[in-house]
Amino acid sequence: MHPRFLAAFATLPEPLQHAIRPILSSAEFSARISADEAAILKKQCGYNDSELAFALLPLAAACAQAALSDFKVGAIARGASGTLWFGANMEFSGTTMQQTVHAEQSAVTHAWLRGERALEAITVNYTPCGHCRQFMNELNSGTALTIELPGRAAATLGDYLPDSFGPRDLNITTLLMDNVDHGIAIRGDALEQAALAAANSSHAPYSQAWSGVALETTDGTIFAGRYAENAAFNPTLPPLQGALNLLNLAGYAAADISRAVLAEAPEAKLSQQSATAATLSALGCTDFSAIPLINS
Ligand SMILES: O=c1ccn([C@H]2C[C@H](O)[C@@H](CO)O2)c(=O)[nH]1
Ligand SMILES: [Zn+2]
Repeated sequence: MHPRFLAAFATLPEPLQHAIRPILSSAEFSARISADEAAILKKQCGYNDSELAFALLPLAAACAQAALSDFKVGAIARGASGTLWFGANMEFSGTTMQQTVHAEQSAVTHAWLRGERALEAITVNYTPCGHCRQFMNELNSGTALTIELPGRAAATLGDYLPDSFGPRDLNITTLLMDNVDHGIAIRGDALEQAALAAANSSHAPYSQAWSGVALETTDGTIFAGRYAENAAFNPTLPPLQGALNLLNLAGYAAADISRAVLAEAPEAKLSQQSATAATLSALGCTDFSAIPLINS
């Protein structure tokens, strides 16, 4: 079991400890519980979906990187596939607060980047901030997304975000997690291909400035993040944050990054180049290059 889970694991109810130990102990565990595993955990512990998600929250929060606040937020997103996707907040010393990833953004993009097509529910250990409510309003599940918080009845995003502003106010019909293909040619080495593929399925309906970032670790593992724009612009998640989120959830640290590639169009209206370089440099990664997008 990854050392970051030890303290949280010790707080879990005994039947859950017993049932989840083999899953957490697998070398491949990367902060998700498959639908089959969830069914076994529910059966062994007598939980329903909601109870299981609440019971898993301490493990999700244990993935937080909160060097500034020491405030660990955990989220569990349940996908249409039945998979439970962990999320945790990430803070980056030496950069700006704008680089922060919230736990809800972490769980949502974890699911999206790993191929989930829609979300049914999200369970969080604290009430979602306004920025997260707005971020989730970009999803293709819309205001129907179930939100579960400790000590409160289950409610919907619509309940937590009345009079919402969203993609439809800007006449956008392609929503976050919808399947998209921007027709970008995939070429280059494995890391460049991963960055281009991420850009090809990025969500940038407001700027068309599609982008993706791929990170390679010293053991050769690749993590790719897609740019995820928001109708209100500021809650947008940069592609580097998506990749760093996957890297963290899989149990790697920023110090494990050996090389980074950004894929974007040089003539686009927006650029991730300087922000990506600045954050990577603060994380100690200097092998950073960019590859231009070409239509296939
Ligand atoms: O909805 C919220 C509110 C805050 N945080 C994180 C962001 C930051 O890392 C820390 C303090 O705000 O908590 C979340 O993850 N989700
Ligand atoms: Zn938030």
